Amino acid sequence: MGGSATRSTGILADNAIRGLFDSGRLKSETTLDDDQIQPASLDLRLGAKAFRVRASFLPGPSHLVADKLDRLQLHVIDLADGAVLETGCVYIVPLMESLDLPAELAASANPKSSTGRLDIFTRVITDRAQEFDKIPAGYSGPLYLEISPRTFPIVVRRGSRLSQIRFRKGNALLGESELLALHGTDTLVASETPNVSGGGIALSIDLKGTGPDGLIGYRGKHHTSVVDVDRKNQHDIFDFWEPLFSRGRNELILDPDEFYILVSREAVHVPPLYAAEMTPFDPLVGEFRVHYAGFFDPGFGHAPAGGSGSRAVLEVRSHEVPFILEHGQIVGRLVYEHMLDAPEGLYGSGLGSNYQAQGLKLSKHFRAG
Ligand SMILES: Nc1ccn([C@H]2C[C@H](O)[C@@H](COP(=O)(O)OP(=O)(O)OP(=O)(O)O)O2)c(=O)n1
Repeated sequence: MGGSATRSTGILADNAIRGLFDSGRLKSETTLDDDQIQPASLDLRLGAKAFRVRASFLPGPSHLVADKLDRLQLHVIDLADGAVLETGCVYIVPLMESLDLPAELAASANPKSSTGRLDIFTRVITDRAQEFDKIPAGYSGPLYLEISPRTFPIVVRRGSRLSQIRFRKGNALLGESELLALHGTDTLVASETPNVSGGGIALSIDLKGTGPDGLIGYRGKHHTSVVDVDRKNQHDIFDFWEPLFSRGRNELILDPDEFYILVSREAVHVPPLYAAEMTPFDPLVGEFRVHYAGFFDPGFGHAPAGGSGSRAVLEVRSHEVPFILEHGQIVGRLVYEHMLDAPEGLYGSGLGSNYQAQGLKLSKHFRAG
């Protein structure tokens, strides 16, 4: 697996994230959960209170989030014993972790894959932020999570982990020629004609499906019961999701503003010295989009880590008009970055990973039957 990477730019691996705690650059109200540090990211935990606010906001260059909360909060919810967050409402939750980053380290946040699969919209906000989910180099201060459940009401509590953060030194994105070379040696996506463009490698949609009727995906139901984000295999799939079948048509009409879980046609591979992120195909194609960008861990889909054939799960929404998606249509791109160092753990190898070697897979909260 290529030994140590030691580079001057790249994404911090698990060991270096541990080092940030040891040196006080990363702090937390309580000791870390055992599995909180992932190969290339840290899961962030909800603190004890949620503020229901009238609307989402960014503090802007001269304000703290706390000042805005004083003005915008409608109600404070105690999360100590768990509380329901309702669909269509916006909540701000101070996180347990806070930062005191050195000048050369920046960070970015993303919903965890399980959060995106539940259609829970989340973004990290920092003091003086002008952008969501981006933490500038050298940031020192608290972290907050904006949460807005879109399809299902959810139960969360202090310690629930909905979002994750990656730390980055400099710029270590792979350019298109580097991507093609890496694809040549390590097969990043299982495609005979890889489409490398827009700084990434394209992912297309599978609408042929599996099984006799061709199961292609699921559409979220409305007016369901609540999903407890901390409980696995808890809910019957069919209480929350309507299965969708291709029945030989190889296409799907997206209803406006409905939420779909679909799957990539290509298997995806993230070699151990790289980390990837999915970005929407083209933000200017407003009709439909992969709704949640997502971090892909080093080792995802890696054969020695038990990942052969892992597909990417795609959370898709159509806006404004009904839209016909066709089998093989490009819906997203994977961009790859170098790791600064080789991670100690890889996705799938003994880390309790939930989605290694997955096909079409709902979040870990659901069970069949
Ligand atoms: N749209 C996406 C985003 C991610 N993934 C895959 C690649 C990731 O390496 C893996 C796990 O992602 P997270 O760590 O975000 O997910 P969880 O923390 O929810 O899952 P786990 O408990 O398995 O770490 O899921 C995916 O298939 N489709």
